[in-house]
Amino acid sequence: MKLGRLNHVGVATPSLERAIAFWRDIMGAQIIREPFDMAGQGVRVCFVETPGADSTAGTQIELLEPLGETSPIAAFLAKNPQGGQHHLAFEVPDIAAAKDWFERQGKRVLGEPRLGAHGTLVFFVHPRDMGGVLTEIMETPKGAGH
Ligand SMILES: CC[C@@H](C(=O)O)C(=O)SCCNC(=O)CCNC(=O)[C@H](O)C(C)(C)COP(=O)(O)OP(=O)(O)OC[C@H]1O[C@@H](n2cnc3c(N)ncnc32)[C@H](O)[C@@H]1OP(=O)(O)O
Ligand SMILES: [Co+2]
Repeated sequence: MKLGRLNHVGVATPSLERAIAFWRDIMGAQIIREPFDMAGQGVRVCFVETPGADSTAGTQIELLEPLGETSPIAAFLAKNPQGGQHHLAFEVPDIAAAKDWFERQGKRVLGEPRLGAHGTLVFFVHPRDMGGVLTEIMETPKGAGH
């Protein structure tokens, strides 16, 4: 399996508004995508980016607020009321091949691939099988230049 670059770091927050203000005003990040709901994933999302040097790509932070009580980040926020680093998302060229790879390694893939925030299919691998890191695997968006 060919693992690609780190696409984004997911950060859970009880308040998207406060998290955006923090990343913009303290960290100097730019809002690259205004908040939007992903009902199918149970989250409200906003992407901010720390600029890269010259022409290099910046680093995307995916801010996540729970959408409803059944949100997959609800239990995480109950344990971490201020929010915190939630997942790392890596790109792969072929989502089906990647899912097959992780399953053959005995890793728990959480459900079937679903449409992610970048418009490609994503799946998650259980943090207890991944050294404590909830890992998102996403198919590389078309036209992504690296
Ligand atoms: C915007 C769309 C998309 C994108 O395109 O980028 C997203 O990123 S959506 C992001 C939100 N979606 C998800 O997280 C989906 C996958 N997650 C899950 O299915 C669940 O959150 C989970 C990982 C199975 C955990 O479920 P939960 O109900 O919270 O179960 P537990 O509380 O029992 O946790 C079990 C175990 O795992 C530890 N844990 C939980 N979350 C994390 C985490 N984010 N990072 C590290 N560890 C985590 C938790 O502490 C428990 O540990 P133990 O008690 O030691 O067993
Ligand atoms: Co994500």
